[in-house]
Amino acid sequence: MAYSAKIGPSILNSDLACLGAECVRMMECGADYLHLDVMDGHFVPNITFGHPVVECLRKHLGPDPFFDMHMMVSKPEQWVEPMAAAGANQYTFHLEATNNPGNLIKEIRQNCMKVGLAIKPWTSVEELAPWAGQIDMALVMTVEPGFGGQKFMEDMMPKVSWLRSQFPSLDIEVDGGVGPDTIHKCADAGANMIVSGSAIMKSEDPRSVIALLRSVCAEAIQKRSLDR
Ligand SMILES: O=C(CO)[C@@H](O)[C@H](O)COP(=O)(O)O
Ligand SMILES: [Fe+2]
Repeated sequence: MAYSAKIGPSILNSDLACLGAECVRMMECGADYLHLDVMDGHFVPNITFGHPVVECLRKHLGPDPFFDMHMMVSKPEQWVEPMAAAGANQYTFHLEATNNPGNLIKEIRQNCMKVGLAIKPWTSVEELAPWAGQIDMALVMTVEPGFGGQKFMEDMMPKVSWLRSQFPSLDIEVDGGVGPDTIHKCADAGANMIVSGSAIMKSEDPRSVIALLRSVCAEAIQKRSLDR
């Protein structure tokens, strides 16, 4: 079992006027990585930021924090090189946004980034499965992408369980509505990369929330390894 519990705060709902400071704060509170939500106003009905902001964040934060780019964009092919140059570590694109996932995976690797593949709630996990052997991480969206602060969709958990059963060492990420109230479901289903936005950002004690999410997830991983 190669995977471990990792918590990646989504900074979408942070004070965007202080983005650099917010990212530093998250790392100081024990985040394992940063989940950066890129929205183009076309693939989703919202706009956030692009590679120039990522480049500034990389300069501000230094080489260490792992940047997981959640690319909610219609043309994921277009941003691979700029994001790599800006300092992204993982490029997570949506299966729904491309006709040629195989080529995109190759391009991401050629640009020295890890590959994440995301599916929206209405996309079946069977559509992702053929690519699972070629990616580093599968992202199962637990809300309709576009906005932070939405309600967790519990009915996505069978997708996570199925992926975990078929690909025992794959990194599986969940994103949307995940926090102390919903983490048990994600962890029990087999997710190990946990994105959490509002639950961490709006907490008065983000360090404790991150620690709680990680411990619930780590406990489930340990239990699964004992059950095998
Ligand atoms: O990608 C998205 C939304 O599209 C997410 O990363 C959210 O921003 C997570 O925020 P919460 O749902 O945890 O508030
Ligand atoms: Fe996201």
